[in-house]
Amino acid sequence: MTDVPDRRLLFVHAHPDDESINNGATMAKYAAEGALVTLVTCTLGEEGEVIPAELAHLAPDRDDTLGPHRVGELAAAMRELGVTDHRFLGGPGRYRDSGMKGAPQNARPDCFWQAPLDEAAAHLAAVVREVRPQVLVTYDPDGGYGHPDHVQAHRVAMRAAELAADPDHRPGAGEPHAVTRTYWNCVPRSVVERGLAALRETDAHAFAGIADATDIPGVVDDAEVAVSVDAGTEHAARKAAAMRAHASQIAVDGAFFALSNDLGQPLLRVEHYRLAGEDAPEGAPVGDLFAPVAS
Ligand SMILES: CC(=O)N[C@H]1[C@@H](O[C@@H]2[C@H](O)[C@H](O)[C@@H](O)[C@H](O)[C@H]2O)O[C@H](CO)[C@@H](O)[C@@H]1O
Ligand SMILES: [Zn+2]
Repeated sequence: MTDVPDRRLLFVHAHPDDESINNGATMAKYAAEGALVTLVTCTLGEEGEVIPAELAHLAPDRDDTLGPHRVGELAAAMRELGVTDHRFLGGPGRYRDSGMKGAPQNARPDCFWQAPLDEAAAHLAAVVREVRPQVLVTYDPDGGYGHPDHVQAHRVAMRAAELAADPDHRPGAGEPHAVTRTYWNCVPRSVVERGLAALRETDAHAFAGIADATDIPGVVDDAEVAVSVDAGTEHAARKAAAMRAHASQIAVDGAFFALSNDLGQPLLRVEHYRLAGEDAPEGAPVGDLFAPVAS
């Protein structure tokens, strides 16, 4: 029986690249400290826009091979972060990328947005009962920016935590397990505004434009932040390298990055979390996802 690390975290994301953008430095930090970091990605990102011209043939309306390509990008990103436990919800390709909100792909019967909630959540509950994490991290109810796969990932993660803890859910299929703490990704408004101001002051950036604060997912009032993980320079560098590994989706330029919309935004070294479904904490943010939070 191999030793199971005392500290275990489960990150649930919609597409390959979300984990590095939202939690790359956090994942690298805890992995380096010997915690078990498990990532579950719900789709292969088959419907993404492709940035590099030389990869344009992968697009869903061309070869439709972006999904398998992004599996490789994600594996490279995990190597950069030192994360060894990574899974796709229900197995690779079980749920297809649903496309942006309002896209015709939202109606595909095989897409994640159309997945029956308890079916998808049961796949994830099995991972929760196996890994038995104290900490679960996912998106807020809006998925950060309303993307159907992000909204669905939130719903599936929250439902899976319920099912995993319920002794009446699939008795005999793993001991029930209650996650100790669930967090939602967020970004404090002051951090976004400082980062965008820094980008506006830099003439030398590589992007066509600069994002607006309303383009950044999960922006909250500073007081809503319960935990701010400053993983340090080394792990921030690993985050940037992991984001570069997602080259079909992300362009990185120093302390900034852009998605295929080519709108620059800050590449955050400190990553922020709010308590799921709870009011703002009383005190200042703590620095550790396992630490007590005065709520
Ligand atoms: C970060 C993230 O969630 N990316 C998703 C998103 O990608 C956006 C989409 O391609 C949009 O059309 C672009 O304008 C935008 O720049 C992209 O970030 O949606 C994709 C399709 O569902 C998804 O594959 C990608 O991972
Ligand atoms: Zn995404």
